Formats: sequence, C-alpha cells, structure tokens
Amino acid sequence: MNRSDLAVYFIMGTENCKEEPLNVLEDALQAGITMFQFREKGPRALKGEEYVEFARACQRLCNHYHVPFIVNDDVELALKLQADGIHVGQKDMALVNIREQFKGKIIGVSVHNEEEMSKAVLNGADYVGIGPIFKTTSKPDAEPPTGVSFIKEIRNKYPNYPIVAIGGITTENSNEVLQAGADGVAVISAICQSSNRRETVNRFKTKNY
Ligand SMILES: Cc1ncc(COP(=O)(O)OP(=O)(O)O)c(N)n1
Ligand SMILES: Cc1nc(C(=O)O)sc1CCOP(=O)(O)O
Ligand SMILES: [Mg+2]
Repeated sequence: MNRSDLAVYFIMGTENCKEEPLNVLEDALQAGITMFQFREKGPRALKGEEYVEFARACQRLCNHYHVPFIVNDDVELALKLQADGIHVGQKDMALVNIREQFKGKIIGVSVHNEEEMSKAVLNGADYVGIGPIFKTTSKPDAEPPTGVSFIKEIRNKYPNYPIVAIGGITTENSNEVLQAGADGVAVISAICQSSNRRETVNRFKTKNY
C-alpha cells in the first residue's frame, strides 16, 4: 500500500445511499477514488447471503477499476472474499490476531489518542484512520470531533506514517485536513450525496495550499 492510495478513500453501505449503491460505487470509481471500504452497518443493513453477494459485487467493481477493496470490521467476510484489506476500530478484533489470518493484506486501524496510535504502530498497522475531525451524521457512536489538532500532533510525531482523516469531511474543509498532515480523506456522505462525483473527487484530490 502507498500513502497516495489514501488520497480519496470512499466508504459506503446501503444505508448511506439514496440511489442504487452499486451505481454510486461505479460512479465514484469512474470519478477516481483511490480506495474503497465496504461498510454495511445499521438497523437495515443487509444480512446473510444478500450481504455477501453485495460485498462480492462491490469487490468486482473495485477489481475492475484496480482500486483496493477494504472490508470494515468483518474479518470473516474479508477472509471469505480475500479482500485487499480490512479496517478495524478499537472495539473490533485486535490487529495481531487479524495479521495471523490475513498476511500480506492491508490492515487499517482507527485511533483517537496518542496511546492508541503508538499501539497501532507497534502492532504494524498499514495505515491509521483519525477521526472524527468534524461533526458527522454517518456514525451515531462516533467520538466527539477533534478538529485538525490531533492530525497535526500525530503527523509531527510520525512524519512518514500513512494517515487518513475521517468524519464530516467535505470539499470545503478537506484542504485544512491535508494541510494538517493527513495523506488523504475518508468520506461517506460528501461522495454518496454528491450531484457531481467527478467534480467532488477531483476537488478532494486538489491541494490548494
Ligand atoms: C478509514 C476509516 N477510519 C475510521 C473508521 C471507523 O472505524 P470504527 O471505529 O471501527 O467504526 P465503524 O466504521 O466500524 O463504525 C473507518 N471505518 N474507516
Ligand atoms: C465511519 C466513520 N468513522 C469515523 C471515526 O471518527 O472513526 S466518522 C465516520 C463517518 C464518516 O462519514 P461522513 O464522511 O459522512 O462524515
Ligand atoms: Mg469498526
């Protein structure tokens, strides 16, 4: 994995889409997202065979566009599909246990403080997700937003570690996030709800500083 893979990291599940989710994903892939995370959560999330088949369909699209396909939380699904990677939070399966089963794949970890960051580095996370940076409506159990200060603190201490920022990120505030030291932005609603995804993704890729 390269740090540039984190530039525009799209995250989606059926609950995030008003349009047909696979059309949203293909539109985002054609617009140039650099990484995708399958995150099927919430009270109306797909289950069982429907869930697996939806994940496979997303994976097929990502493979066609040569974009890494990352699974959120679900180690069993990531292994079953031989996904390109997995993203876990502090309450999900520990990185060292995942690495044993998922060698050579991308493992991302959410971190919210210096202690969690140092543990992620020690355990060999391929990247860290820092957030929420701003207020988000896409994750009901998110921690309080930190603003860009924590990105600056971590970048200062870990000048070369792959960092993606997440939480309430839009094309209006993404430059502030990149300037603080993030390698990229992880986004749900700004891309899902965009009326022009090509323009939105391009604006996320453009550094105006
Ligand atoms: C890139 C990225 N960063 C952070 C998260 C949040 O993960 P987590 O804390 O496990 O919360 P859920 O996404 O599982 O609700 C993420 N998914 N991706
Ligand atoms: C999935 C997720 N994780 C977060 C964290 O803080 O770890 S915030 C978040 C939701 C991001 O969605 P949006 O781009 O619509 O704000
Ligand atoms: Mg999780």
